[in-house]
Amino acid sequence: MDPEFWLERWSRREIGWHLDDINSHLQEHWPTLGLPKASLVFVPLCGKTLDLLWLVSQGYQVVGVEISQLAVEELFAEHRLTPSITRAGRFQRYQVDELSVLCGDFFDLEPGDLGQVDAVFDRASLIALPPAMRARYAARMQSLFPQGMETLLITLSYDQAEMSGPPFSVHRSEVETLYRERYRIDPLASFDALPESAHFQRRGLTALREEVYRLKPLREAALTE
Ligand SMILES: C[S@@+](CC[C@H](N)C(=O)[O-])C[C@H]1O[C@@H](n2cnc3c(N)ncnc32)[C@H](O)[C@@H]1O
Repeated sequence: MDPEFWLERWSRREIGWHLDDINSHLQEHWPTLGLPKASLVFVPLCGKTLDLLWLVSQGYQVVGVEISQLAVEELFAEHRLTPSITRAGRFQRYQVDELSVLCGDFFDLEPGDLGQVDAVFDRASLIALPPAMRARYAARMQSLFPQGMETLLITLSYDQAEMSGPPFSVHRSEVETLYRERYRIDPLASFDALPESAHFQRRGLTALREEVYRLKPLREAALTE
């Protein structure tokens, strides 16, 4: 999935993943992280999700990264926000108050680009990437956060033989392969997402689950047990 693929999806308005509402799993499960107000939340591959604004409304600082300039500009324009735009290394930083979005490639991120992150909200990033890129994604996360980072992770799982991605299927076993060395993985919820996914039914899916996990860095998990 090279950047061109995503830029084209945005320019053709093929953005079926985008929700017109705040993600219900975020609203339900984010409070279980117990994150103090004013903490900095990183939202990788953020698109123009309303979740960014919800997190700001809950009192957090938020930093997203998104490769499509169109997406970033729409995010601010659709909420009548006028961001300051500055160059930040290989990224353009769009900022309004507590919300900033780095426009550029996630895989170019260096630890200093984000600030002092306290937690991650990852919805539909891992499933946007083919298998080899998912391993690179997890490795980049590790280089950004060597001690690990409290994360709310939302994925989809289905039989990959029934449909090609994206979205790709990411089963629990893969989440464990990618993260278990450094994280305690708590499955929080699993939903039958097929009934609301007519588009994927037409593409041949007979089962589809949306899974919500909390990833807790092992060091912190040990301290709280
Ligand atoms: C499936 S969408 C999910 C968007 C968002 N998380 C949401 O819940 O609506 C994946 C997004 O990642 C962006 N993207 C893909 N590859 C990227 C990369 N290497 N760096 C930054 N953004 C990327 C795409 O443009 C797209 O907006």
